[in-house]
This record gives sequence, structure tokens and C-alpha cells, in this order.
Amino acid sequence: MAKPRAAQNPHVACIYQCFLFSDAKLDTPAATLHFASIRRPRAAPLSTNQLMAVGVLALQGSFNEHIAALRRLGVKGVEIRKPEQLQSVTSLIIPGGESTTMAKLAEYHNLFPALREFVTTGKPVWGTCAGLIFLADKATGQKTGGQELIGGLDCTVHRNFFGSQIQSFEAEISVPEIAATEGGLPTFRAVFIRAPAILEVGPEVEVLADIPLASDQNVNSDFTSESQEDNSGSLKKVIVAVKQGNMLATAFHPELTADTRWHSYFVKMASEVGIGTSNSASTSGEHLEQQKKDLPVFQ
Ligand SMILES: NC(=O)CC[C@H](N)C(=O)O
Repeated sequence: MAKPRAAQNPHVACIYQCFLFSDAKLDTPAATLHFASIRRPRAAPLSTNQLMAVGVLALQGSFNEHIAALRRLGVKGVEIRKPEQLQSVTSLIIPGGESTTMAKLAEYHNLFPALREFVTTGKPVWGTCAGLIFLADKATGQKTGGQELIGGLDCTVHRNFFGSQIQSFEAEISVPEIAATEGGLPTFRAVFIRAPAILEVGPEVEVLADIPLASDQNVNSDFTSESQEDNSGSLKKVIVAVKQGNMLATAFHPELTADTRWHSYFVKMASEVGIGTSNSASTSGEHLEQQKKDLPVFQ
């Protein structure tokens, strides 16, 4: 597997920076340059009965990009900011961003009880990056005083495992489960932005992807030499994507690439639990109209 490449290119670093601290600054020349380098196959279009509205927590971070990725599949994304809005959706994406800020906003809007209920009632939830941190039962590397988590995902996450903003990187990761169900290449180009990693998982958790660590990679000291070793006792790797029942979590950002396979995988999870919603997705006419307004993710 390719060694993770740090985002040293100033244009790419700029995008990562913009991404974390604002909602949608992706229509810039720098974004164009960045996304042009990520040309991946799209997942096959979803059939009509897989179309449904998916909630996207829209407090902070990359919610616009998730909604745009869903739109490319013909699926409607609904912005969720208040507890009562969760009643109108049957699945939810918690985007990446900055988990401490997101937690403060969620607390301010009294969202935590409704979010926990959403998870515990078995509705599909996908956390990306900060969203993964939200779903974890335990997080390390938090700011002083910690932060509230939704929990439910039996794992321990290190919040900034791969280091600071400038250690953001992209890497080709092996995604056997995604390739088996969604087709396409056996690898996925994953964008890690001040990314967390999963240090430990419980028995119910299925590991969907991990990433080898370069020998010179500067990772957090909480990661013990014992947890770095695989069965052969030599290769250092860390978990970056998992599934546990109704919960999917990725340490990286599929919504920032043109490869929609993680989104189609999640939409299928949502449709498989048999709780399709009356909030049906757009008609094909609407879909075409929406595509014109899409964010500049290159095909
Ligand atoms: N890209 C991201 O979502 C980064 C998450 C960040 N490490 C945090 O603590 O919130």
C-alpha cells in the first residue's frame, strides 16, 4: 500500500485548512486543483427503492459536501440542526469538522439526548472523522475538560492521532468490503484531515479498513508498540473504518472525493433496515437540476 503522503502542497493544505474552519469554500481554484487529482469511479446509481432522505448533522464542518455526495447518487440530504428534525429522517450522517466545537453546538441545541436515542433505536448512523469521534464510546487526546460524545460504537478513538493540521495527508487504502458490495477498485483514495484513528475495537466491531503506518510516521504516543503490531508482530497499522450493526464510521473524508461508494454503501445500510421514509428522494428531473448546482468535485 502506498505510503501516506502529507499534504505539503500549499494548495492542498489550504483546502484542508478552509475545510475545517468554514462550511463550504470548495469552489476556489485551489479546490479545483486539489479535486482534479482525485478521479475515481462512481458507484452504480441506486435503484428507486434505495432512494430515501438521509439526515446530515449540519452544525459545523463538511455537511454541504456530504449532501452534495448524496445528491450525486440521487439521494436527498436533509440538514439537521434541532432535535425535532431528527424525527423526519431515518438515517443520519455526522460529518467531519472539529469535534469539540461540534459538541459545544450540539450541547447548545440540546441535541445529545435525541442523537443517542437515534443511535440506540437502531437507525443507521455514519460518522466521518469528527463524526467518528462523536460515535465512539471512548476518546483520547481530547481538549482539557473533554467533550461530550454520543457513544454506542464500541471502540477507543484518538482524536488527533495523525498529528496536527499540517500532517493531513491522502492515501490509497484497501477497501475489500466496499469493493465487494459497491464494485470498483479494491482501493480507495482516502483524505485524512487532522484525522483521528481507532486504537481499539470491541468484539462486535467489523474492521472495514486499516492503514499501515510509515516507520517514520509521527503518531501519537498513546499508540503503544503492542497495539501497532499485527498478528505477525511486525507491520504497524491502525484502524480507519469500522461497522458495528447500524453504525458506520470512517476516520477519513469520502465526501471530498468523487468516489461515492462509501455513500452508496451507507444508503444501502439505511435501506436494508427496512425503514425507508416518506421523505422520498428527488425525482430524476429534480436530480438533474440539482446536479447543475453541485459542488465542484471532479468526475
Ligand atoms: N477532519 C476532522 O473531522 C478532524 C477531527 C478533529 N481531529 C477533531 O478532533 O475534531
